Amino acid sequence: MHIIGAGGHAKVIVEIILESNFKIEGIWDENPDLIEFMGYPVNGNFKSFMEKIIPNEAIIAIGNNGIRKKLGEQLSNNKGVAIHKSSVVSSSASINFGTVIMANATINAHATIGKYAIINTNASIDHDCHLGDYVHVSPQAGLGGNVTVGEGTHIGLGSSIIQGITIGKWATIGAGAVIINDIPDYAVVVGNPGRIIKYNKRHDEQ
Ligand SMILES: CC(=O)SCCNC(=O)CCNC(=O)[C@H](O)C(C)(C)COP(=O)(O)OP(=O)(O)OC[C@H]1O[C@@H](n2cnc3c(N)ncnc32)[C@H](O)[C@@H]1OP(=O)(O)O
Repeated sequence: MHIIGAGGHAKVIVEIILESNFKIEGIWDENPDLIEFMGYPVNGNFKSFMEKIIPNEAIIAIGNNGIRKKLGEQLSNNKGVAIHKSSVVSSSASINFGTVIMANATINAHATIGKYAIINTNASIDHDCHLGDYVHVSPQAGLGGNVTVGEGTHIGLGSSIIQGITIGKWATIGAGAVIINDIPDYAVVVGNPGRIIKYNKRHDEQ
């Protein structure tokens, strides 16, 4: 497996890959001064990765949803996923390529997770949820059944989304928020009950 990005998020992903008995084939990062990461040589930047490798097994280990989208769109043949062995993923759930499922996360029946998503430590995605591409569900966040989350949205640490809610694309749900109403695209929402405090810029970079 190739790892794109060598920061804190990548440390967790490298450990998931190793614990799953996959081999780390290469580490790639934009910082030219970074020559080693977790005992592995850093091979070069994303451009050199694309030039040298036929990228079919890679994880974009970058937390920023917009950057994951930008890079992910260039990896058309990528089939890499990283799923921690302690996570519980229903056999009727579907996980698209590029996605990372971290320790103790649970994904229940008939949920669907888009590509290059992050389901972080202890997150809980209940039955029939549909999460778009490039979504990040942070540690300890909980989604009730039938929740829909649009492309690129970030669900913050420890937030709770009640069943049946629809959250739009490129929205941000603040840490600890409790979402009891549908949330429009780009909205930044905090508190209990969640209230919109502003909107993200209407492009993919956040
Ligand atoms: C493994 C990992 O580390 S995964 C990391 C996951 N990270 C997260 O989940 C963090 C999620 N981010 C947040 O909660 C952020 O605070 C955001 C995105 C909601 C807002 O951040 P910013 O845009 O920088 O807003 P800012 O800090 O200026 O706060 C704006 C107002 O909202 C309030 N606010 C910000 N975040 C929250 C929150 N989570 N809950 C309640 N109120 C909040 C602030 O107190 C402030 O209120 P004021 O105007 O009355 O002073």
